[in-house]
Formats: sequence, structure tokens, C-alpha cells
Amino acid sequence: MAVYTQVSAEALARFLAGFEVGELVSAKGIAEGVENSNYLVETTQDRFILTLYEKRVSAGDLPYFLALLDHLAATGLPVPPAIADREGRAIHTLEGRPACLIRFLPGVSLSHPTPAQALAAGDAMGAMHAAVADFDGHRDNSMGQATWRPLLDRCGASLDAIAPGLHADIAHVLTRIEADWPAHLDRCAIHADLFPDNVLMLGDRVTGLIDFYFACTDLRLYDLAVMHAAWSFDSTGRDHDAAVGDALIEGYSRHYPLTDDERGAFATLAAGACIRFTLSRAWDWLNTPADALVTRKDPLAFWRRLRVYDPNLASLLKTLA
Ligand SMILES: Nc1ncnc2c1ncn2[C@@H]1O[C@H](COP(=O)(O)OP(=O)(O)O)[C@@H](O)[C@H]1O
Ligand SMILES: N[C@@H](CCOP(=O)(O)O)C(=O)O
Repeated sequence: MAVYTQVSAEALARFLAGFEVGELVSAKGIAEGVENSNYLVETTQDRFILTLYEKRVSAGDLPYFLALLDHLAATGLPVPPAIADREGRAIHTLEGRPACLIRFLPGVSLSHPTPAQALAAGDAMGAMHAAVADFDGHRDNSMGQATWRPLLDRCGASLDAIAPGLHADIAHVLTRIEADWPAHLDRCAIHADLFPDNVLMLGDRVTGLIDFYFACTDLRLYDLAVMHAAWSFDSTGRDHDAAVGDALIEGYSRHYPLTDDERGAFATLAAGACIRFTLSRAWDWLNTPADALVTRKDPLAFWRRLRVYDPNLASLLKTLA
């Protein structure tokens, strides 16, 4: 679960008193998510999400994230803006953490998306990229391609405790990705973490795109590659559902049809996404105390996806052969 910071009922009632949102009725910690503490808050007027920012989200980046959410919400996309208090402030401090009260969106996140749902989600990502064409905020990708080698070095030989030979294998794949990385492709504001759990749906309709706390300026197609890697495999990374992956690309292509150059670069971008999530999960795996109240995610689930994106290279690796 992800509630790192406990918020007392008294502190929450005092916090809500600063907003025009009615009085506190109930608050429940939300189990999903790994990065931040989230509460579902019900007031006499409405439901909200209270987020306390932890771990990788730095308070200095919040103005960028909130500006992006406001921009996307203003274009009609189902993105939850932060609520401003009576003095117009959206960023607060609660129990010592940076905190925002966020609009609640309906919908559920899917564990096993169908191709029809993937089509709608790919379309939503395309619409999001089209909507940021006139967004002028900028944020470097704090988990972007240039950060993977330093993160690999920080994880170091401990990676071999996850799987013998993993450090050398990641170094090997990373060398290939660094050489082939298509840095010349289009850039824009991207979500960078649009996993199924960050898309709310009702049936085949997208009702929410959430969790923009890795959003940044980076390669537009890398966003789709992250989504492809996240959506079109089972949770172990062993089974690939090509129909779901194809549907994502088809939905996205309604806004941005892939060029031949982009099609040629896609596997490298997706392999990069595999490295990115293998490394961040491995770091968390190695650095989260076993008794922490959060479920650590399996780093190898993303590593195994390389068998689809680069089968020849994967067959040469000790950890994947
Ligand atoms: N605006 C929202 N509307 C409805 N539910 C939300 C909203 N934001 C977050 N949630 C719920 O909270 C969960 C965790 O949120 P998320 O932002 O993914 O957390 P984390 O940043 O820790 O990964 C989501 O899976 C969803 O169930
Ligand atoms: N999607 C990442 C972890 C980031 O957590 P989120 O709950 O904010 O999406 C992963 O699965 O490794």
C-alpha cells in the first residue's frame, strides 16, 4: 500500500477549512500507488484525492505538474486539476509534507486491459500530446535516458542479489541503447508513467489520466513506448499480448501516425523503458526495508520484456537466456 504519512482527522479538518469544499465526512488511505501518500476524502460537498508528496516528487517540481494538469484539464481532457484554497493556493504543507487536494475522477484502473480499452487509452495519449503543443512549461526527465547509467552505478553489484549476472547484463543492454537512442525525434511534455493503474476507465471509455508526477519534457514516442511496455504484458513480463500493444499504437496513430523512422526506433525506445523501470524498481527493491508498508514491485518483470523488444540481444544474456 502507499500511505507513508498518516494524517490525523483533526489536521485534515483544519486543512479543509481553508477551502470552499464543505466539511470533512470521511478519509481513507488508498492502497494503490507506490510513490505518494493518497487519501480518498469525502466532504459534505464532494469527493477529493488528498496527495502528500513523498519519495521521488520534489516540491520544487509541483508548480510544473500543476500547470500541466491545469493546461490539459482546460482542453477538456479528463485530467484532475488541483483545487485552490480560498487564497488561491494549490500547494500546501500537511504533516510536514508538500500536499495538494485534487479533483476526484470516476473510473477504475484495469488489471487486464482488452484491445478495445487499449485503443481508447492510446487515443487518449495522442490527444494529450496534441493538447500540449501550446504548453510552454519545461522539466528535464529526472528518470530519463541520461540518468540510467548513473542509477545502474548507484545500484552496483547489489543487483546480482536480484538475479546473478544482472549488473553486467543491464550494463550490456544499456550500452546498446545509448548508441541507438533516437534523440532526434520530436519532444514535448510527456506523462512518462502511463501504466494501466494511471488510466481510469469505465467500460471502454477513458475517464481519467492521473499521476503526472514523472511528467517532463522528453521524446514524444518514448511516452508511447513506456505505455506499450506497461500495457501489453502480464504482470510477470513473461506473456506479451501483441493485440493490446497494436491497439495502443493504432489509437495513438489517430493523432500521430508513426513515420518509418519512428517505427524503426520504437523497439529501442521500448527497451529503454524496460531498463528505466527495471532500474527504478531494483533501486526500490534494494533500498526499501522489508517491513515497509508498501508492496515492492518486481524489477525482473520489466527486464523480461526485453525478450520481445530485442530477442537477439536477450538470448545472449545470462539472466534472460
Ligand atoms: N484524481 C483521482 N481521481 C480518482 N482516483 C484517484 C485520483 N488520483 C489518484 N487516485 C487513486 O489513487 C491511486 C493512487 O494514485 P497515484 O497517483 O497513482 O499514486 P502514486 O503517485 O503513489 O503512484 C490510484 O490508483 C487511484 O485509485
Ligand atoms: N509505474 C512504476 C512505478 C511508479 O508508481 P506509480 O504508482 O506512481 O505509477 C512501476 O510500475 O515501476
